Order: sequence, then structure tokens, then C-alpha cells
Amino acid sequence: MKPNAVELRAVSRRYGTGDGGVPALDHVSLAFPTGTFTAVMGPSGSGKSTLLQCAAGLDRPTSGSVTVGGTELTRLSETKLTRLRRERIGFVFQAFNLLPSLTAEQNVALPLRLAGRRVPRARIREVLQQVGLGDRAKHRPTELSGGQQQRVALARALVTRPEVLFGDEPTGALDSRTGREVLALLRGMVDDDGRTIIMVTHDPVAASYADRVVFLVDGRVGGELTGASADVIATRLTDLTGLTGLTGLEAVPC
Ligand SMILES: Nc1ncnc2c1ncn2[C@@H]1O[C@H](COP(=O)(O)OP(=O)(O)OP(=O)(O)O)[C@@H](O)[C@H]1O
Repeated sequence: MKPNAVELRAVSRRYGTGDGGVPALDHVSLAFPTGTFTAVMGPSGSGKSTLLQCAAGLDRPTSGSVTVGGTELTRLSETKLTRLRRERIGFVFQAFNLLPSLTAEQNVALPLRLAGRRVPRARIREVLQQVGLGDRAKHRPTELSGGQQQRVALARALVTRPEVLFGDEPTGALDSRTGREVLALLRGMVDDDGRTIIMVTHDPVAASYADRVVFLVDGRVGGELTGASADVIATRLTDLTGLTGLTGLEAVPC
């Protein structure tokens, strides 16, 4: 059995207190084995982003436990949590968040600089090549297409060799062809390099690149699919979106 790269145990996250409080996550337990690609889907407001933020140590659960590579995040000080995020976790978002005044290679080097680490030129070239941008190292973001910018963001996320890569709608701002190229790259990182990827998406096609799709409904796990096609995923999502709660759902405990 593969060890779990990330594990959530009975994670709850409430925003606000008292009657006005919102339970964004409600006792969510999920395991993400090393070397797997998981998509997280669900209706708007179901808790997907909150789940990703808690799992990646960007937000703290109200209760429950989160471990990354066996390290319990909820007990870490802010300083240690920041260090763990910098050294062991990679992020790609819908917005590429590249610094416009820096070249592709300077953007990629940024996480190493921020961590006060040496910036080996060969490593920067290697990750840029990995995402197919070996010949664009000196280009600035405005000189690159959307897909190329997202690939720079991917290279930046990978430069520290993170244990887990989290994506929040990483293809949301791309046209479908470019989005598929980026998804194929993510798939390759799992298949060829044994990386672990957890990605929130609204797009069934994007989710079909994952090994497993976890569905959230009203802050709870409302089922999952393994190795499903985009059509099957879309149908399940439509069924879930039509529901107001878990009643009638084929809930799969994790
Ligand atoms: N900072 C916040 N303060 C108060 N409530 C919040 C906050 N962030 C999220 N929520 C609430 O928590 C619930 C889950 O939000 P979350 O953003 O995780 O959902 P989501 O599934 O990612 O939604 P979407 O698909 O629309 O992005 C929602 O009801 C939302 O309104």
C-alpha cells in the first residue's frame, strides 16, 4: 500500500460563529495516496476551495486533523507552516500570478529565492524544459500565451520538488485545447514522476484526467468515482447539483 501524501481526518471548518456561522466543511475524512491525481468537484459553495486551503495549510480547520507526508499541520506554528508550504507544497491557481517584470526563468526561481536557497541554473532550465518552455526562459509573461504562462506557473510550483501539487482551477482561464495540454502535463507528472496532485475543478473533462474524482456536497463528501470518463463525471455532477442535501445520494465513506 502506498503511503498517503495528504490525509484529512474529520476536518470541519466554520466561518463565523453562532447562528450566522457557515459550516464550509463538515467532518470531512479523505486520504490522498502518494503518486495519485485526485480531482475535487461539487456544486458552487460546496466547500471545494476550503478543502484545498485546509489540506494545503493555507487555512486552519476549526477541528480535525490534516497531515502532509506524515506531518500534522494543525499543530505547527505559523512560521513552521509557512516553511512547510514553501518547501513541500506546490500551488497552481486559475490566475497565473506571475510577476510581469520578471522573465520566465526569474519567475520560476522565485520560490527558491524566497526560501533563501541557492538558485541552480540547471534546475530552472530543467523544470522549464519539463513544461515544454526550454526556449522561452528569457521571455516575460506578456510575451507568452495564456497556456505558456500557466506552464511557467507550473514550473515555478515544481522547482522545489514539492511532495504535493495543489491546483485550484488551474485550467479555468485557458481555452480547451491549451487546457488539455496543461492537463496532459499534470497527468505525466503523476505517471512519470510519481507526483501527487489534488485539483479543484468545475470541468468534467479536466476531472477525467484524474485517477479519482471526489464530490463535495454541502461541505461533506458526497461520493467519488474512479477512472471515470468526462460524460460519467458530468452526469454525476448534474445529479448532485440538483440535490439540496445528501438525501438519496450514494455516499461513499472514505
Ligand atoms: N471567508 C469566508 N467567510 C465566510 N464564509 C465563507 C468564506 N469563504 C467561504 N465561505 C463559505 O463557505 C462555503 C464554502 O465555500 P467554498 O469557497 O469553499 O466553496 P466552493 O465549493 O469552492 O465554491 P465555488 O465553486 O463557488 O468556488 C460557502 O457557503 C461560502 O459562502
